[in-house]
Amino acid sequence: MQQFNRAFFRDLWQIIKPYWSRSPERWLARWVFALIIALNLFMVFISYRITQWYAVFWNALQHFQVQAAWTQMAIFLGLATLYIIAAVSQTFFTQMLEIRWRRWLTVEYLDAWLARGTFYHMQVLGDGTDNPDQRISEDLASFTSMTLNIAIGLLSSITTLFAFVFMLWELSALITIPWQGHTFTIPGYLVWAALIYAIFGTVITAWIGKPLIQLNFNQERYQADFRFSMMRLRENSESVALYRGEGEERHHFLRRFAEVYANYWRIIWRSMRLNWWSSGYGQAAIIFPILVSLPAYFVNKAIGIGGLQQIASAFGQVQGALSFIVSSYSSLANWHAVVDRLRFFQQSMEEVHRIQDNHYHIERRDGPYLRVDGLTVRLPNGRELVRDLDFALRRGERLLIMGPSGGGKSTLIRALAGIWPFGDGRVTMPAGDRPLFLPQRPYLPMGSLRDVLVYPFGMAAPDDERLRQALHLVGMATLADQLDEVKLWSHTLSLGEQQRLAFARVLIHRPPWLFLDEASSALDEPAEQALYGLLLEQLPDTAIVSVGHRSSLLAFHERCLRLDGRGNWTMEPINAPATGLALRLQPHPG
Ligand SMILES: Nc1ncnc2c1ncn2[C@@H]1O[C@H](COP(=O)(O)OP(=O)(O)OP(=O)(O)O)[C@@H](O)[C@H]1O
Repeated sequence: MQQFNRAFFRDLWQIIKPYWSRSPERWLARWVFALIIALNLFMVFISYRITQWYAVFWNALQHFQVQAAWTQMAIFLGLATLYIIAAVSQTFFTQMLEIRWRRWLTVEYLDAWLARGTFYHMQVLGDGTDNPDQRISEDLASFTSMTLNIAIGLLSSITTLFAFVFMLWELSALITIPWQGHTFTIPGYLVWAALIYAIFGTVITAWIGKPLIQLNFNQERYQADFRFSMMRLRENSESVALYRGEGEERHHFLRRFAEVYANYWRIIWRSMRLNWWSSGYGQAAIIFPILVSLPAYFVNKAIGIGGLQQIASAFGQVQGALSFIVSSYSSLANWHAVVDRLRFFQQSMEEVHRIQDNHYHIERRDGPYLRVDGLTVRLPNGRELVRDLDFALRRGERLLIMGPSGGGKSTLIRALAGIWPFGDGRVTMPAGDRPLFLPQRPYLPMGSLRDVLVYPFGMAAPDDERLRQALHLVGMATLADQLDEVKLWSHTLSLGEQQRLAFARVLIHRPPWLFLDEASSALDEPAEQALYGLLLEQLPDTAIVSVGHRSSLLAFHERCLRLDGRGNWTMEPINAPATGLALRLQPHPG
């Protein structure tokens, strides 16, 4: 089991503190938490009163006091009603606090993860093994629910323990034990009996049940592996179908499931052992307190049936509270794991933010046009992809970047976009302008075709006519009447069609600065030329930086930057670049 040491509590405090100390709803949260504690104390008080009630009620029955018995029935009704109201309210307020806390943490984590491209840098800089999606969707839910339940459960058990230990101590005075003609009392006799019984029972339960923690943990992991293997098939369904890899996949799934199956049998056997013990222990708990009180009942007649009932009930409360504390170690182990995962995730994000603050040597400045001064772009291992690059690009100008595969063209685009951390030099751009970067594989978000088209800038009220017109221009008029259709567009459209949609986006947003990283590579040459012609015609004031391999692209640019992949570069002018006018007559496919 993990250590509950200072480092753990420091980590825990880092996660807990922000909501309770600086969130806008901190006061509401504090009041609700105080109310939950008050309700809890109230419930312990009612349980205490009900335990006292046992004595009065059973004694009334034993002595055939009809009126007193009826009065006690009425009192019980009142106590039970109060208990139910308190229990239901306590659950309601706990759940309310849980979901509010989770909502706040989710927004915090999402913001930190999305800010400054952290989600991307975590992958580029880290080993990418952490699963942010799981941290944000599952671990935050478990964390808030476990933290509140453990805190409230422990608090309630400790108050119960104190209250009923006190009651048992007082009742112990009634129990006199006869021994060789003498009688004597043991101070706190019932308390010691309850403590010994509960500690003995829970320690044995823990001893038998301990392997279950690891087994359950493994079960979750095996299930996740099994599910993940099927998810991979879903993601790569086409490739697997083309390879006819079903047999291999089936073999793989069944191997994963065999782990689930075998581990579950281990859980069954271990649970059966635990059940033998805990059922016996539970049954014995009914009789044990009565057994230890019998001398007082039979020999000295110091207590009546009511006294026995009260002792049994108080005994049960003490035993329940102690068992909760001793057996909560298994939920504490899970909770520890959740806290560790969240802290690790938080630390990875903080590490990325720290690197962004201290190690981004590519300076970004505001200026009237795009200017690159002394830009060197490196790989994480220090290899230079481009060395000391200088160029300037004004609105309406067009630059093509060419070079061997793996030569650093995409990485240069990343550096211009401000998402590549390794390098130095300066990039100047108008700060108010929003450039648009089109990667080779367009990202199509989930949602309607309208959402796909207005991504990434969104639009308050998209002008459908403008969207249809853009679809028509890029040769995707067939989709013009499907703007409202919601589906996984990236699964149904070919890569070429997706690239056309990305060009439609450009026509819709009309960015002043456009970066195309092999954004038309999946199209045939005539279609690529038609789309470039369209850009030149429709967006004559837009500055364009393209990355591409085809020499036919040269005609659409005025300069060509050639990289050799070893850091060297040349900038060449292109003779007689095409104009939008010259290309207007090119037919648009589709
Ligand atoms: N996150 C990364 N960590 C380490 N190396 C990287 C990373 N991303 C890219 N590289 C390496 O950087 C080099 C340049 O990659 P880049 O994608 O910029 O090339 P490219 O010129 O665009 O290639 P292509 O024409 O094939 O698209 C490659 O050797 C690649 O393996």
